[in-house]
Amino acid sequence: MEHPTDCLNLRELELLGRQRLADSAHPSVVDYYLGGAGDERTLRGNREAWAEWRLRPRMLVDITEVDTSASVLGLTLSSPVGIAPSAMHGLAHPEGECATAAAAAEAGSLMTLSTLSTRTLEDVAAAAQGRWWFQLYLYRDREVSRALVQRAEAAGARALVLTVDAPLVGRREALLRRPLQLPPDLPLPNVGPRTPGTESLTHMQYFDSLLDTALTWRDLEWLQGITRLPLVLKGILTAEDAALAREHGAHIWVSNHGGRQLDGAVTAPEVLGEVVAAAGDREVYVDGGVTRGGDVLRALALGARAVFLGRAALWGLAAGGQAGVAHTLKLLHEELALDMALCGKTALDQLGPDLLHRR
Ligand SMILES: Cc1cc2nc3c(=O)[nH]c(=O)nc-3n(C[C@H](O)[C@H](O)[C@H](O)COP(=O)(O)O)c2cc1C
Ligand SMILES: CCCCCCC(=O)C(=O)O
Repeated sequence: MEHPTDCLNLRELELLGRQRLADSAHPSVVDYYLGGAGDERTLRGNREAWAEWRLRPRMLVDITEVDTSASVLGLTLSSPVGIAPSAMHGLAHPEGECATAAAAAEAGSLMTLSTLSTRTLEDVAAAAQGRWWFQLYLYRDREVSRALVQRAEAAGARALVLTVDAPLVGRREALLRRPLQLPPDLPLPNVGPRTPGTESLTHMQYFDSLLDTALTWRDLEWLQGITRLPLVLKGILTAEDAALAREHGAHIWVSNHGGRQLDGAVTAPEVLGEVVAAAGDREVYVDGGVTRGGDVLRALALGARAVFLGRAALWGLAAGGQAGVAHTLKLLHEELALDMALCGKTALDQLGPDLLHRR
C-alpha cells in the first residue's frame, strides 16, 4: 500500500501509518502511540468491547436516503465522528495539528486540540475553520492555564474539554523501558521551555510534573469563571461521576484514555448505558477502540451523541498527512451510512437500544 486512499479500512491505514512512522521517527514514538498502561488489559478490552453487542437489523424499510448528520453542542457534523485530543501531531507529520484540523474541517467533522500541541492554538484555529474544541491539562501554574483557555476562546474554540483521568501519567511500561525521544526542534508552544532542575526527567515525567494533582470538582467553578465556553469532562466512567458532571453543568466524555491510564478500567460500551441514564440533559460523547462504522452505530444506539477517534486519526496522519486523516473520516462515514441502511435506519435519532443484542 503506497497511498492512504488505497486503504480499504482503518486497520490498513494503521498498518500504513505505523510503517511510515517507523521509517521517519524514533522507535519510541511508535511505542508511545500504540501502547497502553500496565498489562494493557483495558487497551485490549477497548478493541473487543464494541463487538460484544450484536446488531438487530430491521427489514423492508425504505433506505434510499440515509442521513448521518449529527449536532454536537449546536454544531452540525456530517457524521457523528470527531477527533479526540492527542499529543504532539508533529511526530506523525510535519504539518502536525494543522493537517488534522484541516481534514476535520473539510469533512464537516470536529477536532479536539490537545494542550500538548506542536502548533500554536491560533495556527490550528485557522486550519480548523471553527470546527475545534480545546483540551486542557490543568497545570499547577494556574496563570499558564488561564492564558491558554482565554487564547483558545479568543481563537474560536467551541468548547473546553478538561481531561480528568490523568492526574498522574499511567504506567506505560514500553516507555519505561525505552523513554520517548522527541526531536530537539519539536515545538511544544503550550508547554514552554524546561524549567531549571528538570533536565534529568524523561519527557513524560516532565509533562506529569506540570499537572495539578490536587484538581477536584471544586476547581470546575474556577474554570467556568474564566471562560464562557461549554465545559466537557473527558474521562468519565461511572454514573456517579456523570451525575456530578451534570450537577456542575458540564457535558460528559466517556473514555478510559485509550487504555493508557488505569489498566483494568472498564471500557466505554460497558458503562455508556449507566452514564447516559445519569447524564440527564447533558451531551455524552465516547471514545476508545473505534475502528468501524458499526462501532459508531453501536455507540449511538447506547446513547452517545458522537464518538471520537484517538489512534485512528494519528495513523491516518502518519500515513498521509491531511489526506490520510480525511480518508480515515471518509471510510468511517461510508461504513456508518452502509450499516445504518442495512439495519433499516435512515437517521441517527432512530438508533436506540432496540438495535442491540448483548452476546
Ligand atoms: C498518542 C496519544 C496521545 C494522547 N494524548 C492525549 C492528550 O494530550 N490529551 C487527552 O485528553 N487525551 C490524549 N489521548 C487519549 C485520546 O484522547 C483518547 O482518549 C484515546 O486515544 C481513545 O482511544 P483510541 O486511541 O482507541 O481511539 C492520547 C492518546 C494517544 C494514543
Ligand atoms: C499525564 C501527562 C502526560 C500525558 C501525555 C499525553 C497523553 O494524554 C497521552 O495519553 O499520552
